[in-house]
Amino acid sequence: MAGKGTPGFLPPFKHFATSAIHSGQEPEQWRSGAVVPPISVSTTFKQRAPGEHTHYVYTRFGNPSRHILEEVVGTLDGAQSLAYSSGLAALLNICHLLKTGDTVICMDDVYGGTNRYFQKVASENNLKVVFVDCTKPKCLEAAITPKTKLVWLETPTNPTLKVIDIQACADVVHRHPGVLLAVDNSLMSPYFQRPLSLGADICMSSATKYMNGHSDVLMGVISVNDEDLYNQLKFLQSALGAVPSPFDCYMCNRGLKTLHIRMKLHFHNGLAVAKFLKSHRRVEKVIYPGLHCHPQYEVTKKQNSGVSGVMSFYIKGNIKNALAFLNNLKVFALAESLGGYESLAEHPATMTHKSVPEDVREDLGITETLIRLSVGLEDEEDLLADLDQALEAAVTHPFSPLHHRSSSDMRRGQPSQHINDCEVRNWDS
Ligand SMILES: Cc1ncc(COP(=O)(O)O)c(C=O)c1O
Ligand SMILES: N[C@@H](CCSC[C@H](N)C(=O)O)C(=O)O
Repeated sequence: MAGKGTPGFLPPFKHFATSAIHSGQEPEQWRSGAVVPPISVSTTFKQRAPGEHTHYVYTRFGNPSRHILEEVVGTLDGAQSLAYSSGLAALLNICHLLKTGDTVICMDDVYGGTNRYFQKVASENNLKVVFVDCTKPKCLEAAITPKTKLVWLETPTNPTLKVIDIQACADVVHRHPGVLLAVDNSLMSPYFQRPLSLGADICMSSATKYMNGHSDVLMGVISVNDEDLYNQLKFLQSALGAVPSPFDCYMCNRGLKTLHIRMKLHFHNGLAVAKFLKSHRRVEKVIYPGLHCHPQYEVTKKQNSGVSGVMSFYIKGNIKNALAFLNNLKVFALAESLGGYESLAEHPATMTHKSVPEDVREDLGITETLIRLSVGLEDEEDLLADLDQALEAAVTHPFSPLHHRSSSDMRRGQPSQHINDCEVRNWDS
């Protein structure tokens, strides 16, 4: 297996797409010359003599398929990377860097499972966790004490899409030696946001989302650019054991090959949907960092090269209208998760953020009329038409369990339409 400094190892590429496709996977490094990296399923590796191994020992410590993925992610994040069996497993590994009595400052709005881990697990295991609105770096500064060892940001936040100025927070945090700044990059992917280049110490992503991008792999990745921190995390990775399977590593690596194309289209469709919702009479308010009216639009433009397809909006009316909207969707599927090629819609208060205490949800704006969308890669016109009909139906037929029709029932009821619209929008002129 080639590695950095090995003769024949590919040089660093100038551009993201070339790195995503080629980094760490020079075909000459495998005897077969296979262009697609082989999946290496062996859990154990033959040793020359007791304790004298070639490169790998046991798959929990390291595996060729995981190694390739970690190389690619490292190149994309501008760092060294490690892969885990889920995003939450990656968070758990980071928290194992801390000791009893240490304090974590966590952004107030975060993914429900992150909130649940900090509130219900970490706090029970002698870590103190305080939640702070880090869109105001002054509030972050005020919250730091000598016991603070980790600041956990998520930007944009899930589900209220607040955007945090990573550089400004890094400036605050690094005035306090010994405090690590970690950023959850799941909603952006390295294509649109590179937290390490903005001063973060740790970049963590749920690769389950955009990085894999096909809603068929659960995975987390961590990237760091400090050798010592990398070694500590590498030790914890095998000591704790929450590693991904070689097959999942292969799948995620495959997903990364199209990340740059997917992200551009997620942005395109996301912006179209956000603008459409903003002017819709059944919509109270849209939250999308790509819209001028977003409170942190300027920060977004400064630190991001684009915006993903995740947005939230408040539907006019009450919970009945929100649920009716969700039940009338035909193209968007009612499902948790985000970042896949398919469009999804969900109700954070009763689904992804149900575990967040109710009063906290209310304070954060995760109300009964808030709906989150993950806009996928379908045709823009079909997406807008679907949202329009579901918004209208939500008012004329508010939700009642007796009238519930699943979106698959609705799809079955559609007249079949032959589609042949291989239209390329930007022909070279
Ligand atoms: C922003 C964010 N971070 C972390 C996670 C956890 O990732 P995973 O489901 O891969 O454990 C999720 C979703 O689950 C998420 O939305
Ligand atoms: N981060 C995803 C994951 C869905 S939430 C899964 C489960 N209900 C939980 O509580 O962990 C998302 O935001 O959709």
